Amino acid sequence: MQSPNLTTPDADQIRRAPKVLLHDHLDGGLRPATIVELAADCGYENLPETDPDRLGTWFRDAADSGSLERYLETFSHTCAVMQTRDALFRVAAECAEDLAADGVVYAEVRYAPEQHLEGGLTLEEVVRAVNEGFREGERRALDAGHRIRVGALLTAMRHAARSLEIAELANTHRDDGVVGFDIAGAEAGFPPTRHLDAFEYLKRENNHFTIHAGEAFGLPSIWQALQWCGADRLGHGVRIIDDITVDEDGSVTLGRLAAYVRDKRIPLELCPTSNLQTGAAASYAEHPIGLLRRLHFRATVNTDNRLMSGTSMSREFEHLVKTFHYTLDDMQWFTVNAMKSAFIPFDERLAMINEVIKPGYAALKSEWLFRGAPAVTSSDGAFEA
Ligand SMILES: O=c1[nH]cnc2c1ncn2[C@@H]1O[C@H](CO)[C@@H](O)[C@H]1O
Ligand SMILES: [Zn+2]
Repeated sequence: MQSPNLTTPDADQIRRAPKVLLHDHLDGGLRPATIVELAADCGYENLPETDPDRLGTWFRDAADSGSLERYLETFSHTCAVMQTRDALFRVAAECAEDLAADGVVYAEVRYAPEQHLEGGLTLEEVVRAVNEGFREGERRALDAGHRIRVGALLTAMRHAARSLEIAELANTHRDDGVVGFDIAGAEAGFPPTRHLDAFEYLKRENNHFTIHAGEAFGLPSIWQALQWCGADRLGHGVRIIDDITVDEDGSVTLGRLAAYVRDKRIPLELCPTSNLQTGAAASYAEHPIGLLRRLHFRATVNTDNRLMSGTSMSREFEHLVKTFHYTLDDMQWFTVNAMKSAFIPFDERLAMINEVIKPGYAALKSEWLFRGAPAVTSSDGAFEA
């Protein structure tokens, strides 16, 4: 075995590496078996499949449409079974458990409280149920030997008109498990400026928010999210690539907006597999993350919807490692980027980086020393750096 700084990590190392997740939807990450059980409990009869394996496949296939609007239709089934306190508690607890088992040490998981009121719950009760579920999942993970911390982001749906109310809800619960706010849903036709009052309220409260922008729609959406709304981060933001030109000789020119995003270290919550499904990128090799990483944008790796994309943080990294030959140092770079960009206080982010993430990668990177394998020679120049 060679130093992992010279080779790409294998699947087991990727899973064990500490990971940080900023963009994951609670209603996009249910276990298929849980959906089947919850549907039976609440009498929901419109599931397209009742066998968990087939249901998982159905979600992946249905989401693989090339269109964000069609992708979003699949959420009607998950939201349908998340309408009671017990269902929300269970889904949140399992979410924390699943992320922890995959090596995620810090996650911000988002959902839209307004989509969980059909069973008679209030917005408050929805938030409380999900928070309690996350705390339960953190405890179960600890019992299983995994440490994870989960914060909630409250999402408002961009086609609806409840964003100010949801922003106020996020602010009320900011010391109680809710770390920020987001808007999601179909992008084309629903610009973020429709929700300016919510963003201005949050800014006045010194609170944090991210905006889904630059996924199905391009630069104007990113520009509005940053310069009109004041987003702290961009949900996806992948289309910032439209403002970057690479000449035949390899020289790169950034337009004003791309330069602003890089100069101001605006975090990009990139979700490679989700982008392939909605048509925002054609293949992993052509996904802008490769160039954005080389150009030192504040790029992060995320799952978006583990159920619809059949993915996990480890799987996202496996694809990237295979495609771009990333090493553990690259994984650490993405992970530290994500932790720096989290919405929890600075001292906690710093402690996560210095006490959890860096030691975790150092342990992984030094494993080869203790396996009795000869070290690589420096004849290939690899040690020169
Ligand atoms: O990639 C995405 N782009 C935009 N909206 C999304 C995406 N993934 C999920 N949602 C939307 O966010 C809601 C709350 O979690 C989901 O119900 C879905 O409609
Ligand atoms: Zn999303």
